[in-house]
Amino acid sequence: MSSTAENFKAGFACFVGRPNAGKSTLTNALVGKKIVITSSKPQTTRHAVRGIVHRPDAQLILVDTPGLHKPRTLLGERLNDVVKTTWAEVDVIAVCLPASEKIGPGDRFLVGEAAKVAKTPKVAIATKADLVEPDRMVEHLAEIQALGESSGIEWAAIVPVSATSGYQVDVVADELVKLLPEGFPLYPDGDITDEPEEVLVGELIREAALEGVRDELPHSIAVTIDEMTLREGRPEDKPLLDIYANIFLERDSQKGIVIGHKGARLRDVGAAARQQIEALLGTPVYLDLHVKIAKNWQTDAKHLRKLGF
Ligand SMILES: Nc1nc2c(ncn2[C@@H]2O[C@H](COP(=O)(O)OP(=O)(O)OP(=O)(O)O)[C@@H](O)[C@H]2O)c(=O)[nH]1
Repeated sequence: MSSTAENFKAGFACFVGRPNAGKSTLTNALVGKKIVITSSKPQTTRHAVRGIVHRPDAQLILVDTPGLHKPRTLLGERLNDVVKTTWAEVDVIAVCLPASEKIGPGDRFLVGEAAKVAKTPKVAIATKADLVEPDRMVEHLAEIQALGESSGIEWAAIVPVSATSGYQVDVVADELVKLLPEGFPLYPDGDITDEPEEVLVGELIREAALEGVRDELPHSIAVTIDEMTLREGRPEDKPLLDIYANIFLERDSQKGIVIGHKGARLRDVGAAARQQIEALLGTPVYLDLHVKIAKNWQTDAKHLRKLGF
């Protein structure tokens, strides 16, 4: 690539918004590959996974943060710390406000917090445009404008988007790129995320383990990877990746939910996770899952460290 710092832009953007606002889905739509775990339940994004959008004129590095929320546990506090540290470091903050929902106290709190990071430009994104009629969108955009004014934020842009239909995803990229500093690419071409593969694999396993039992186990699952190695002695064209992982639960009573009758559910979890991991890494996988109990891991600092928070 013959780009110079004069005609190339490179920098960081982060999506913020209440839980379920569509941040992860939009990140995936921009990057074009499933790297961030999306779910219909709030607060499943634990890691600031970066997706990288490579364009001829720019490199846009997306930092996906967990939702800011009133902390009730030590984990909650850590999550909020991660969010605020991220905000101070990026070149543009993109606030996601779903058109399918009224702007509420949660959004006001969040926008108020974002306003405190005064120097960073802010873009408002009206997500889930496909779910609403045009007149509702017009009303929503006016509310976003008013929210900016009452919080002391001058939006650099307000963009309606649908990450699921693809509507205006490119416009979101354009508006974010405009606000990046000039500079050389920060990552090699082709990198989609710099998150260690172990973290992504752990997230895929956690997602599979939560599938169908989210109501019973909303935030009580953590996954660690003990080992991830290519099996020795395999022919070069038939590699096999051995992955040894642990699913941590808070209480004994949760074991049955995850494991199921005679281990049937755990087998399904393993099969689903394996499929996702193979799609992500492009290598056949042998996945060994162990279910363990780490009592009250969400409130125990020692456990949190061990589990990587
Ligand atoms: N119809 C529609 N649904 C969407 C769109 N974007 C996201 N969703 C859905 O909204 C839900 C939440 O999306 P996520 O991308 O996980 O939201 P998030 O803001 O990352 O959520 P947290 O990780 O909990 O903070 C999922 O069920 C998505 O499929 C969209 O553009 N249109």
